[in-house]
Amino acid sequence: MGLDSGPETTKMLQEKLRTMKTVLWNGPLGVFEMPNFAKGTFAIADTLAEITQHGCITIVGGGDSVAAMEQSGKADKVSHISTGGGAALELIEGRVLPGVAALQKV
Ligand SMILES: Nc1ncnc2c1ncn2[C@@H]1O[C@H](COP(=O)(O)OP(=O)(O)O)[C@@H](O)[C@H]1O
Ligand SMILES: O=C(OP(=O)(O)O)[C@H](O)COP(=O)(O)O
Repeated sequence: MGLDSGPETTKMLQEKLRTMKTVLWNGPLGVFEMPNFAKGTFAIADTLAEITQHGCITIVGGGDSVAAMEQSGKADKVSHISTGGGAALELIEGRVLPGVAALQKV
């Protein structure tokens, strides 16, 4: 069972992230709620904060991803953060969210 990213995968992801202009993060890399499996997730949370400082637009969505950002102490260092996980992905797909549809009727 894969419960976290390993050091080489984490490094590869960090290197790729440093070349990005926009990043959407939806989902921790493992079961970060267990300290032994939190390294990959927190490393990526730190990297998101770092690349935001260098001009990357970073968007974090999903209750568990937000919890990971908060626990890493970097939640205020990303561009946008939302508890909406699946809903955020649906919005980006172009679907109309029920709450937004209801507002349009007002
Ligand atoms: N390999 C795994 N096996 C079991 N559970 C996992 C594994 N990887 C991650 N998880 C669990 O899934 C959660 C992430 O859920 P997900 O829906 O992807 O994120 P979000 O809520 O941010 O959208 C993690 O916080 C962790 O508890
Ligand atoms: O990550 C989340 O949802 P997801 O399972 O769709 O990714 C959020 O915790 C959903 O919370 P909500 O249903 O209270 O908006």
